[in-house]
Amino acid sequence: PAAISQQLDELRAVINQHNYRYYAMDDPSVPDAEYDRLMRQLQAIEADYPEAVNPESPTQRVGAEPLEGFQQIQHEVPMLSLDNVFNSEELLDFDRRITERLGSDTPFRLVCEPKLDGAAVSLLYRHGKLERGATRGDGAVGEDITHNVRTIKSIPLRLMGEGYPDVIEVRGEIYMPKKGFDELNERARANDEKTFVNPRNAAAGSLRMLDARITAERPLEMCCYSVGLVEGGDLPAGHYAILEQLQQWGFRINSEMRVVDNVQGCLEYHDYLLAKRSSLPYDIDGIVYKVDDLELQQELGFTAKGPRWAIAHKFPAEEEITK
Ligand SMILES: Cc1ccc2cc(C(N)=O)cc(O)c2n1
Repeated sequence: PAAISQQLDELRAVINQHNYRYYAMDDPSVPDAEYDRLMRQLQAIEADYPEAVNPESPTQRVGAEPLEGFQQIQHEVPMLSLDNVFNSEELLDFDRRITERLGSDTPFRLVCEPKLDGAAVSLLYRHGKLERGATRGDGAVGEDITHNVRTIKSIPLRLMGEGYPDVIEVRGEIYMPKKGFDELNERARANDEKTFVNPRNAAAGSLRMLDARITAERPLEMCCYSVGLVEGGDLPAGHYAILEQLQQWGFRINSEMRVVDNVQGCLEYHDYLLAKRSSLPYDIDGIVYKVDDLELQQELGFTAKGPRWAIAHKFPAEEEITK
């Protein structure tokens, strides 16, 4: 009935907006109890009208049957890894190589972000709907994990707002916050099940479940960090502006991300983030610096080891605090 589908559309839009505020903006618009009431209301109406359920409904996050196996996915735009530096001297070399290439009369801003210690993911959206999720794999071929990424609430099933390209591939890191990791291991110990060594293994392992109902129980989150394939639309001309645009479309970006004017700013950011590392709610294994201007990125291009316009500044491994 038209009245019911109208009511369902409105209810879904309200719930999607609450999800956006909670997961992308980290700024809830309603108390949890109100959110839960709305979800129960939606589930009740959909139960009465199963023919009115659509895959983008916020109730459709957990698949039914486990898969037999994983399909392979070819990354049209390869997912590259980053070259590493381990100290300030090597970071200054990275900066010098760029300056030499661009010319010392071409200043360039850099985007600094924590390097989350999780598992990389590629999300493909077509006409605003999540079409498929894939692991990085070897950068060229990954595994289809759509059924599992759909269970992660910080991954939108449907883009918010408008003006997004017909096809956009959003890349990011799926991670397990320290608190969720500790609780998962407590439950595992209590049930005599295997525990995970660290949050990165826990995140990667949770994504490789054939049964999405298990993944749905895991405290996974996602921060996006770049865009791959784009068709039928265009994006801002700066990396940071693209990430802010992705936030408007429903994605979470890392709150510690900063733009600095030069490599001196990177060194200051490094000291700031290293001092803050142990108090962050998630594991990081360093910092990623990227040249902000996309035209300069194009001009700099790639080497076999990765983009010339990006580098990972690795932190020393955090001593494993045995519990
Ligand atoms: C291009 C690229 C590749 C891997 C990345 C990985 C991370 C990360 N682990 O947070 C962040 C980035 O901005 C990345 N950027």
